[in-house]
Amino acid sequence: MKNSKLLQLKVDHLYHIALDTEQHDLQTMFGDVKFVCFGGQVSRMERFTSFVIQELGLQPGTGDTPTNYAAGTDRYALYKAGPVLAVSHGIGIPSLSVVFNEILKLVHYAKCTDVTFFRIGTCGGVGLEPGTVVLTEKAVDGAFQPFLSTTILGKKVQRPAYVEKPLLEELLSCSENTDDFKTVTGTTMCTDDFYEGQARLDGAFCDYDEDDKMKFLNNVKAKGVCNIEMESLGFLAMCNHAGVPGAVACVTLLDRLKGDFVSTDFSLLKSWQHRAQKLVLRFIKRRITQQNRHKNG
Ligand SMILES: O=P(O)(O)O[C@@H]1C[C@H](O)[C@@H](CO)O1
Ligand SMILES: O=c1cc[nH]c(=O)[nH]1
Repeated sequence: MKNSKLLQLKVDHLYHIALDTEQHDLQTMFGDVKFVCFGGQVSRMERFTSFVIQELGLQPGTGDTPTNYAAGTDRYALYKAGPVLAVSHGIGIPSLSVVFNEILKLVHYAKCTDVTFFRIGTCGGVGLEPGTVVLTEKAVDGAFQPFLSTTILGKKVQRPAYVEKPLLEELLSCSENTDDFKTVTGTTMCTDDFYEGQARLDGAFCDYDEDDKMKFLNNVKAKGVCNIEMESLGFLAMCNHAGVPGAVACVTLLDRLKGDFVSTDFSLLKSWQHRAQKLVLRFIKRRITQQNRHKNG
């Protein structure tokens, strides 16, 4: 934990996930967590939790759906399946940043050790077949800067956003020849907006034309960017700053060189979203096997 002032707090309120250090025994509730998986939508993280429960052979809870530990608020949702915590983060870096801070503190108060963070998301691909999974090597902002630029006490602070190579390679090695989708690695562009920020022509505002858009997107591709989304930069910068290993796996919902619209075939989109989840779960299973081997000597 980077903030020693937390040691002086009698009670810490993790306000946006409706937990605190007085009323909740965070160590008993979450002390065994080894993997924290973030994703934008509540429903995706709930489905992911059910998938983890099934694949790790865990006992399902008493209800029809996994327990939401942040049910005291509807800002975010927080699920747990054995050593896996699944957290929704909403859209964009500001929304992610708030829950990321509180989850980092939760992991600290719960005395978790050797924790790895993932963002399992969706994105627009740049010259990739829709449904491809992109593992981020490094994130850049909408102006190609490879760091998060944030304002603290009125001053701009820059924090780099990259994935440690061994973690990236370990995650990439979880893709299989028999997969019915491709997994690639590359630079991710992380923007402040879905519409103008990502050079779309179909937002409520647009002061450029198709030519300008294509020039920009071709330049994006020429600079090695594989995909565009809205959280990787903040996510990786915060992982790097906290010293927590973190990786980003996002499935492409469309090829931005071919258009702006995301399909409304929700069952197809759901099945694509499952691809990034599958990959991360393979990673988790492998790590659990290694940890068990280590424990049993
Ligand atoms: O993880 P998700 O699918 O929520 O991430 C992307 C980036 C934005 O948050 C959102 C835009 O539709 O999708
Ligand atoms: O094009 C896309 C698709 C998903 N998420 C994004 O941020 N952009």
